[in-house]
Amino acid sequence: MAEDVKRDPAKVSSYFIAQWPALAVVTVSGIIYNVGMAAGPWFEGQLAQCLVNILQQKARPSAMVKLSLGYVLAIFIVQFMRYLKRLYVRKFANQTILSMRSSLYQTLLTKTSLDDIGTIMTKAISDADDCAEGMRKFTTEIFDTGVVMIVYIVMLMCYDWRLSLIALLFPPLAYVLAGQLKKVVTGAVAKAKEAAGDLNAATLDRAGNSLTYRIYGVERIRDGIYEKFLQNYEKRQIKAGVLMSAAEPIYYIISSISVIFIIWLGGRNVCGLGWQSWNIAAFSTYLACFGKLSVKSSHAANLFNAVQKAEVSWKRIKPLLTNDVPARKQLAPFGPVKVKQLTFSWKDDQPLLENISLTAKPGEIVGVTGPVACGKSTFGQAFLGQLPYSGTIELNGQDLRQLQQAGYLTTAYLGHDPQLLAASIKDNIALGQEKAVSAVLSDADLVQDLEQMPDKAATQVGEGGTRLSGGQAARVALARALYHERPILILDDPFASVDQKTEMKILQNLRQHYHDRVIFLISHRLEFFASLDQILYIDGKKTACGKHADLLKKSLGYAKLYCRQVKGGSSDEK
Ligand SMILES: Nc1ncnc2c1ncn2[C@@H]1O[C@H](COP(=O)(O)OP(=O)(O)OP(=O)(O)O)[C@@H](O)[C@H]1O
Repeated sequence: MAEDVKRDPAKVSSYFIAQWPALAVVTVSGIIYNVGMAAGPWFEGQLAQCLVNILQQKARPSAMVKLSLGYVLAIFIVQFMRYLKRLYVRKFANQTILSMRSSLYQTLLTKTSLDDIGTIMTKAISDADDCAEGMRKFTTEIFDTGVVMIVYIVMLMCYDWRLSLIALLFPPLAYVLAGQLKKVVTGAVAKAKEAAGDLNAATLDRAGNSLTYRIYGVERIRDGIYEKFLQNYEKRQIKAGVLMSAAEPIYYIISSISVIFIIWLGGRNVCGLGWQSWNIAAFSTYLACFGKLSVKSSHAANLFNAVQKAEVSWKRIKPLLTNDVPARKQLAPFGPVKVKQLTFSWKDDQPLLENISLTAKPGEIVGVTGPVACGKSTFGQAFLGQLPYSGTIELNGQDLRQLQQAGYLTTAYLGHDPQLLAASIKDNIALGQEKAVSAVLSDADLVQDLEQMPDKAATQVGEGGTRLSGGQAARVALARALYHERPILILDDPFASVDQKTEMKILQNLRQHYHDRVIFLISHRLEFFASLDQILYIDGKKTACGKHADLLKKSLGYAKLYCRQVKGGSSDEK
C-alpha cells in the first residue's frame, strides 16, 4: 500500500522491496513454471519415439498411455504455476499503481497551484499506469523470457553443443538490432505521450468550458482546434505502435534462421553422419525446444519496449514522487502577523506589490483595497505559501513559509471561486471533521437560508455548488474558512454577492467571535472600512497602510476611493 513505500517513492527499487512477499511467490512459481516448460518438448520427443517404437512393435500401447498421462500432469502443474505467477505479478502491479497514485496525489495537492492541477494529474496518472505496466512486464519477462531461455539453452547444449553454438548465434543478432531500434522507438513513444497529454488537456478544456463555447457560438472553432489535437494524437500513436509492433516479428524471423541449420545438421545426427547420434525423440525435442527459444527471444523485444515506454513515463513523474509531505500541525497559540517589505511581481519588469509592511494582532481586521487589478488578490495569495515573493511574512515571530513547509496550518482562505464539492453543505464546511458546524453557519448568516431548504445542512449543493445561489455559495465557502481554525484568515471579496445588511451582520460576527485570528478583508466595497482596525491601500509605489482616519489624510488614492464610494463625493473631499 501507499504506506509500504515510505522509503523513497522516487526509486524504482522501493516498489519491488515494498512488494517482496508477492514477488517471492512470483519467483517460486516462475521458476517452477519455466523449468517445467522444458518438460513439454521432452514429453513430445518421447511420445514421437514411443510411436515409432509401437509401430516397430518394440513397445506396447500402454507405454504411450503412461507417457500421455505424465505429459498431461506436467502440463497441468506448469500451467497452474503460470496462473499463480501471473496473479501475483498483477497484484504487484496493482499495488504499485496505488502507491504511485497516492504519492502523486499528495504531491500535487500540496505543491501545485490549483490552476494546473487537473492537467498535471491527468498526465501523471497515465504515466504512473505506464510505469507500473512496465514494471509488471519486466517482472513477468524476467521469468517467462530470462529463466526459461537459460533452461532451453542448457537443454540444447546437452543434446549437441556444436550445433547449438551455431543455432544460438541468431538470437543475439536480434538483440543487437533491438539496440539499434532503441532510440527510434523511445523518440516515437515520447512524442506519442506528449500528444496524448495534449489531447487529455484539450478534452478537459472542451468538457469544462462547453457552456461558454456554446453561449458564444464558437463550438466549431473549438472543435477544429480539438480535431487538430486528435489528428496529432492519432498520427503519433500509429507511428509509435507500428515501430513497437514491428520489433517482435523482426526478432522472430532473425532468430528463426537457425532452423535451417538444425534441420540440416540435426538430420545428419539422426542419419549417424553428424557430431552426435540422435534418434527421432532427440531430433523432435531439439527442434521443439529451439522453436520455443525463438519465440522467447522475440519476447525480449516486448520486454525492451515495455521498459522503454515505462522509462519515458518514469522520467516525467519522478520529480512528483516524494514522501516529504509533512504531517499537518496546528499552531498554538495564534500570534501577530508581521509583513516586512513584501515585494512581488508576476512578470520581471514592474513589481505589482512593492515594499508592503504592516503588523496586525490577533482579533484585528485589516481592510485591503486599491484600484482595479492593483494586486489585492495577489497580496492574499502570498499568505498561502505559493508566491515567490521577496521580503518576509512572520507569524508569531516565525517565517510563514518555513512554518508552512514544516506542515503548520497557518491560513484559511476564501478566494473568488468558492470551490464547493458535490456534497452536502455540512460536508463542504467540515470537510470530514467532526466539530459541529452550527456556529459558523450562524456567523456566515446562513441560518435563514437553511430553513428554506428541506434537508437543512444536509442539502446537497451539486457539482461546484450549482444548486446554490452565488451569495449562498460564497457564504458556505466563508463558513468553511471560519470553521477551520487558522491564525490567519484571508477573505477575498467575500461580500461581492451579499447585500449591505448581511455584510454588516457578518462583519459583526467576525468581530465578536474570532478574537484569536488576524483577518485580512479584501474588498472593493468600503462602506464598513471606517470600522476596521487598519487599512492597506495597494497601488504600486503609492501603497500605504494605517488606520482609516490617518490613511484618509496621508493617501490621496485611498481618500479618493473612499469618498467616491461612501460619501458619493469628489477626490477633493478628504
Ligand atoms: N497567476 C497570474 N499570473 C500572471 N499574472 C497574474 C496572475 N494573477 C494575477 N495576475 C496579474 O496581476 C495583476 C493583479 O491581479 P490581482 O487579481 O491580484 O488584482 P486585484 O486587485 O485583486 O484585482 P481586482 O480589482 O479585479 O479584484 C493583474 O494585472 C493580473 O493580470
